[in-house]
Amino acid sequence: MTQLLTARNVDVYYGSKQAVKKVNLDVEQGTVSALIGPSGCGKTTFLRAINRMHDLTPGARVEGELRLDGQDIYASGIDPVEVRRRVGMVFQKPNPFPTMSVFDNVVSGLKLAGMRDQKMLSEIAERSLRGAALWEEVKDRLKAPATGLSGGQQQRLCIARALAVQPEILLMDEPTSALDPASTAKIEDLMGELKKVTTIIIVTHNMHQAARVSDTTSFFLNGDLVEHGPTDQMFTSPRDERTEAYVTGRFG
Ligand SMILES: Nc1ncnc2c1ncn2[C@@H]1O[C@H](COP(=O)(O)OP(=O)(O)OP(=O)(O)O)[C@@H](O)[C@H]1O
Repeated sequence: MTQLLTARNVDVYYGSKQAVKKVNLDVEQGTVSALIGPSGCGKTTFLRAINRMHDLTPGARVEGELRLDGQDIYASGIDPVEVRRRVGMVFQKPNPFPTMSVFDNVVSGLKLAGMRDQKMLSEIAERSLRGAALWEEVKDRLKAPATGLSGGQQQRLCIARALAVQPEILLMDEPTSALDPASTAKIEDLMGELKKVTTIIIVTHNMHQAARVSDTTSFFLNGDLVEHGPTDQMFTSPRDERTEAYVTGRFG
């Protein structure tokens, strides 16, 4: 198995406050990794370090080493925009571009990169929408506004938009927390398919979701990565008593 992402001694600060402390983590290609832990423990902060989102937050600072496919993504000369193409992100609330059609949402990243070939755009849009399990529901309304879709459809549209630029990693920050159970189930089902084409790191508050969708789980507490391991082991026989307390629902 190839280590796609390696984090070595990653610290993240907001001003003088340290939100992530010396995190070491390896993520294998073609897997789903879940980041779990109580509110405020640094899951989202760590996730955002992986696509250089903190560059956009005044006062935020990342230290240590994050390598994607061997390349240090914080090295001088690395373009953060290119990092964000290689590392896609889906947020808690679906955020399609509200003035754009379904089709234009999916191909927005490709157009931004200068692709103009309509046939190619159409092919990639279809492939991405199929990849996000949305094609059958929207194939007759590609020109309709994205805002006309249901919340669950909008989130799958955001997944399609992320897939269109063929990211090496897809970061998902509580992607189902704003969705109803049926839409949540669709996205959970989708993850098994998505890992055939990309690698997923998901932040979730939902223990059952982590257990259902992920291959490995990382438990964060107060900015520390307390324990990391195969998901079944993390939920049945964790090594650290803090992990056990959290996964059995004793706190958080
Ligand atoms: N932009 C910011 N400026 C200052 N502090 C921040 C900022 N964003 C997050 N923090 C702080 O950093 C710590 C980690 O926050 P983070 O959002 O990463 O936690 P989390 O584990 O993702 O929490 P949740 O599960 O509630 O989303 C918290 O103490 C939070 O208040």
